[in-house]
Amino acid sequence: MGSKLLGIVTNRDIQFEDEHLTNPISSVMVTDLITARSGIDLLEANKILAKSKKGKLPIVDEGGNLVSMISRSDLTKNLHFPVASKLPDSKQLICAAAIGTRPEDKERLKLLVDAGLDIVILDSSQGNSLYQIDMIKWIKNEFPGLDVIGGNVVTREQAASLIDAGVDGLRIGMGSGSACITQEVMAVGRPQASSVYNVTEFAWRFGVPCIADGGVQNVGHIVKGLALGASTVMMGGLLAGTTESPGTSFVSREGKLVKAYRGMGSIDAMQDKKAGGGGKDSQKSNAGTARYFSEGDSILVAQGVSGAVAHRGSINKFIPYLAAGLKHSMQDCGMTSLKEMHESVNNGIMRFEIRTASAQLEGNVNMESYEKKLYA
Ligand SMILES: NC(=O)C1=CN([C@@H]2O[C@H](COP(=O)(O)OP(=O)(O)OC[C@H]3O[C@@H](n4cnc5c(N)ncnc54)[C@H](O)[C@@H]3O)[C@@H](O)[C@H]2O)C=CC1
Ligand SMILES: O=c1[nH]c(=O)c2[nH+]cn([C@@H]3O[C@H](COP(=O)(O)O)[C@@H](O)[C@H]3O)c2[nH]1
Repeated sequence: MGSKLLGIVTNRDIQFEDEHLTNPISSVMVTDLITARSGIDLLEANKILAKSKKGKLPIVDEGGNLVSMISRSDLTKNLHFPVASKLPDSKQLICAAAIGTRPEDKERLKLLVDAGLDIVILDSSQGNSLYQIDMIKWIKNEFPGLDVIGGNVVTREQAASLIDAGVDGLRIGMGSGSACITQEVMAVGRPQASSVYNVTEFAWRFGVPCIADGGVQNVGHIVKGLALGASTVMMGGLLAGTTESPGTSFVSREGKLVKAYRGMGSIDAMQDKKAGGGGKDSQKSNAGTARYFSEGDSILVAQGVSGAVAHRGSINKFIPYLAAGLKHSMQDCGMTSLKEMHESVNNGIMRFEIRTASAQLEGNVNMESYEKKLYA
């Protein structure tokens, strides 16, 4: 990059060459190149690339030096994944990573930023801690361009501390996840709808968007999370059952196809040998255990369970199903956009009604037997 462009060697040019090729590179290099001048806009460059039927379009400056390259595979990805989250300038996929608030997490973050990180999530069950506040301030000072999502929070007071420290977004949910026993064991947390409504109502005043995290089991929960003020939802258990998630599928004792899923505070996660880097004493070297401050303890206190979730098939069908379901629901609600839905809730056009236990029964399927097929 930055020097004279002489030619291109791609996989296709060396596919049938001897592995121990000794000829000069010029013998396989393609020199008859279609290029575009720097300054060209992306739309125009994409048109040239599509017409050229080549795999790459090198962009050169007036001196013939290579300044960037546009690839056909990017064009096809754009075609197949038009709503992928990309940065407006570079058009690269947005990349986020989660870290904790331990001193060693600062080292991890430096390496992540070097690798091109766009957003960091400070992952904690209780975000309003001195550790997280210090961490937010440190990150904002060290990497001012990096977006920081703080949390988790469930009250406006917790949110206020993190907004004051400088977060760009918040994650909402304490003990509401599918593998959570935090509310039961720690006696902390809050019903998720109340958390999302109260925190987002406050955070919006400062322009801070929020993620509703935990408890999303179906399309309806996504709609409710968004209607209550969240900008997006986070899904653990629901996506853990897809083909693309880590781990293998197996048949449960009940004869159903399932995939393993566990809370990060489950005993399984804390004792995981792999998470412990395969070390002799997996518990001591396991990040999960260390985070729970229990590496020296003889008793581990679980905040989550481990088990299995239903297999959902490929994410390539499941996510479009969730998105289509959400659109249908928005249509039924008479909302054309998320912005309109948030405004409608704020000015009382869209309202909520408590469903009694009998109303919920009424809304369920009432048949002797049935098959619940969710999408086709
Ligand atoms: N959303 C939820 O309701 C829950 C989520 N989880 C998940 O479990 C995982 C672990 O969560 P947490 O246990 O809350 O992790 P955490 O890292 O925030 O806290 C673990 C322990 O380490 C301590 N700690 C943190 N930074 C420290 C520092 N710099 N110096 C000394 N001590 C420090 C904390 O005070 C706490 O005792 C996360 O992935 C979280 O999302 C766990 C429980 C509930
Ligand atoms: O009380 C808890 N004990 C745990 O061990 C645990 N592990 C994860 N989480 C939180 O659950 C969220 C995912 O929830 P879902 O599976 O319902 O999508 C996640 O995004 C977390 O916020 C936990 N909460």
